[in-house]
Order: sequence, then C-alpha cells, then structure tokens
Amino acid sequence: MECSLVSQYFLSPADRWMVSHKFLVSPDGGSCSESLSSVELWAETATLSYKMDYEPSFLRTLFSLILVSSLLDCVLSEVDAFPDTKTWFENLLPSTMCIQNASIESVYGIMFDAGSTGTRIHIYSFTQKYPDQLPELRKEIFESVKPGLSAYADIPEQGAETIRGLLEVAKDAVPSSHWKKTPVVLKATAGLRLLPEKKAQALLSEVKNVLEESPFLVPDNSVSIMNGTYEGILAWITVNFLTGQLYSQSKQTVGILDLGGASTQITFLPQSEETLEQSPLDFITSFKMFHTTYKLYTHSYLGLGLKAARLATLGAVETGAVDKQIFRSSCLPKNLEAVWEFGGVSYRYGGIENGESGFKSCYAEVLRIVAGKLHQVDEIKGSTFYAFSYYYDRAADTNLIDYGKGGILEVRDFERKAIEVCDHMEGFTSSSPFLCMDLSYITALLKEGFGFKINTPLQLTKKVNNVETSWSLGATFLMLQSLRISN
Ligand SMILES: O=c1[nH]cnc2c1ncn2[C@@H]1O[C@H](COP(=O)(O)OP(=O)(O)O)[C@@H](O)[C@H]1O
Ligand SMILES: [Ca+2]
Repeated sequence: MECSLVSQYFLSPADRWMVSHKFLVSPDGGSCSESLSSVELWAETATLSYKMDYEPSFLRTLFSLILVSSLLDCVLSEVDAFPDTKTWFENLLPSTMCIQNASIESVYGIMFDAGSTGTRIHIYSFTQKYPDQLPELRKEIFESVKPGLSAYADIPEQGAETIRGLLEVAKDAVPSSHWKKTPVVLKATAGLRLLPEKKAQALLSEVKNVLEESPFLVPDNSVSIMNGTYEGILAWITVNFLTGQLYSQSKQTVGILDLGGASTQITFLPQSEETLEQSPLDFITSFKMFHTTYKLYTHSYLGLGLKAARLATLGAVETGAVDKQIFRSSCLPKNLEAVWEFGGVSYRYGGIENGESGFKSCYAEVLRIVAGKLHQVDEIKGSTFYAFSYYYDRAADTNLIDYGKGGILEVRDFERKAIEVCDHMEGFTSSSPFLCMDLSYITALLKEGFGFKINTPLQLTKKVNNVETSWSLGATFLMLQSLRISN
C-alpha cells in the first residue's frame, strides 16, 4: 500500500500567517507506517519560520494549526508589529477560521470632516467584543489639508482631488484585507452650509465619485452636509466617550463648546427640569446609543464661527468682497492693510488710521455680532465645559495654555488676554493681525452670548489619550452602529 504526500495551506485570520501542513495519507484510510509529517508557520515578513513534528492525526493537527495561527494573529494585531502585505495565496481559504475571531478582530472606520477651514481624515481602528456594546478604540490616524472644500466652490473637481490625496493615507493605515468592509463617509459642516445649494451639491457629487473609486465600503448617503444639531451631539459623544463618561452609569457627563470657522456649537446634558422646559423645542434632542437614551441641549449657531465673526465685524458679510473696498475695524493694528482669504474669497482689510483702536472700541464692535442672538441657560453658569477647536487654538497662540497639554482656564482669562493684546496691538504684529479681534470675540461670545460667568472654568482640550476631540469619532460610532459593522 502506498502512502501519498498531501500539503494543505491555511491562511490565518488577518492574513498575517500562512500555515503549511504536510502529511501522508493512505488511499484506504489506513495509517501510514512512515512518519513524514510537518507543520510550518510563516510570518508574511518571513522573519519567523519553524517546523515541528507531530503524530499524523489530521483533526488534532488542524485544530492546533487554527489555534496557533489565531493566537499569533491576535497577539500581533495588538502590537502591530507586522505591516500588511499581499500574498499569492490571499483569499485561498476563508479568513474566518480564527476561533477568537468573534471576540477581538479589528474593525476600521474612516470619517472625513469637511470643515469650513480645512478637510480632515480620521481613521479609527476598534476592537469590539460584543456586537451591541461600545467598541473599544485602539487608535486614530489623523491627517488634514487646507483650505476646506468650500474654497473650491467654482472648481469642484479640484476640491475632490484633496479627498483623493487623503484617501491614500487610509490605504496605508487600513490592512488591505479590511478595505472592502471598512466604511468611508464624508460630512461637511458650516462652510458648505453657507454655499449656494447648487455649488455645494456639485462639490458633494465630485467627492462621492472619488469615494466610489476607492477600495473602501461606501454606504448610502456617504457624502452629505451634516445638520448642526448632529455636529454638537456627535462632539459631545466623542468627548464623553474619551473621558470615560459613557462607560459609567453615573451620567456625570461633561458639556462641550466647539468654535469652528463658520459655526459654533454648545451641547450638554441638562440636570435641571427648567432647562428642558424653558428651552426652544429644537434645542433639545433625544437619541439612543448603546442601550441608553440621552436628552441633550444642543444648538449650532451658523455664522457665529470665529472666521464668520471676523467677516461680520468687518461688515463684509452682506457686501461680499468688492475689489477696491477695504474693510476696517478698531480691532486691527492702525497702520495695517492686508488681504485675507476665507471660503475662496479675498477680502482687503485694515485698521482705522488716525481713528480708534484698542480693547474698549473693539469689544463694542464684536458685541454687536452676538448681542441678542443666542439662547441663554441659567444652568450652565455653574458647570465646567470642555472647549476645543478655535477656543483651544487662540488660547495656545497666546500662551494661556500649553499647546501640547491644554489646561483649565476661566472665561475672564480670555478677557484679560484680549485687553493685553488689543491695548498693545503694535507689539503683536508678528502673530495674526486678527488676534485682538478673535480674543475679544471669544470673550463676548462666552460672556454675553452664552451668558457664562467670568469665573466659569473651561477645560481646554485638543486630544484625550492621543485622540482628537472632534465630532468625527462620535459620527464613526453611529456609522458603525447603523451599519452593524462588527466582526
Ligand atoms: O480633528 C480636529 N482636531 C483638532 N482640531 C480640529 C479638528 N477638526 C477641526 N479642528 C479645529 O476646528 C477649527 C476650524 O473649524 P472648522 O474648519 O471645522 O469650521 P466649521 O466647524 O465651522 O466648519 C480649528 O480651530 C481647527 O483646529
Ligand atoms: Ca468643525
């Protein structure tokens, strides 16, 4: 009776390993007297290779092969020691053999934040132990480009090219074996909200084409302009997830303040019945996430972002950019004349030569932008808010906080710094000429707009555990939940 040599190959779950299994079989099912049998395990990077002899019992061997390759995969996916590589045997065997597959395989999500001042890509990787629970975030890869999509209003194809460039980052970050099941979504905020409908739609349609050419999963409605209410809620989810509040039952959540280029958001979980009763209906939103219902106070004020506020202060919102016109403000250095670009439009602007300048007159100018425009809530006066985006950037620019670490400030710290900068404007010429206007606007927005007290603490935060505090993480959670993407 002749025994013949049989080789079998197994691909490990994340395609990092190939296991070759060689054994002898007899045609009548009897046992072979010779003992030719071996198991080889290869890391795709060929850094590891070994053989072991075993009793030629097919089932036992198969089981141990799967177990070993699964464990190695899972261990290596934790340390990320091996880059993704493609092999000739890819897809030869199903990649679901890992017995640990149900518990710790990675899930990826790609979210584009098309903001008014720039476009950012966030690539998140998660592990999710049980389908209906919060996934565990492993890491984020972040990249951004400037200007934002709205600057390409008249050349949408070029705008979409910026997305193509950022998608290359995603291709490097997500293993190719996961491309087809990794969703990619783009949400635009206030920059596109402010564009004429036709121009915004042309941009979105070009972007959609680019996403569809990518190897990633493109869900329905993958490219859209996000409603301002969502922007606040999703940023609130991000911050409370990153600070651990969503895991705890205590409902000790934190409120958030986001100051973008074109719009600004405030979001918090009301503790008082009065807030729920006295707020306009569209300021209160209920939503359910991972078995808990939250009733949040949130509102996005379009046109009250930092850069939109500059335009309003300069009086350039209605007029638009008129070629020869110079927009002037007492918030700018007296002798300044320069050009500023926002949303693809160039504005000439400058100080008031031989006229007023300094904090007092500047504050009066910016106050007009917020006066009577915002809903105020008593409850927020005594609570701490997380503040990011331009609150953070301007605080860091003026050394109120450390750029890397952030810190806690009070509302009056912004006011003090505004006075210091505005009353010595000539001394600050090297940094942004808008520094006095921006700090004065932030002070007016917090004090007179939202109605915070001067000693209300603000936690200035850019990253928590190395993850950006932005709405995009919250949006990715909901995307994965709605697509039911888990392993
Ligand atoms: O992911 C992020 N991490 C940190 N800061 C961000 C991120 N995304 C946006 N920002 C900040 O948001 C501000 C710009 O606002 P944006 O361009 O998003 O305008 P918009 O929200 O009005 O559309 C800047 O201060 C920028 O640093
Ligand atoms: Ca934003």
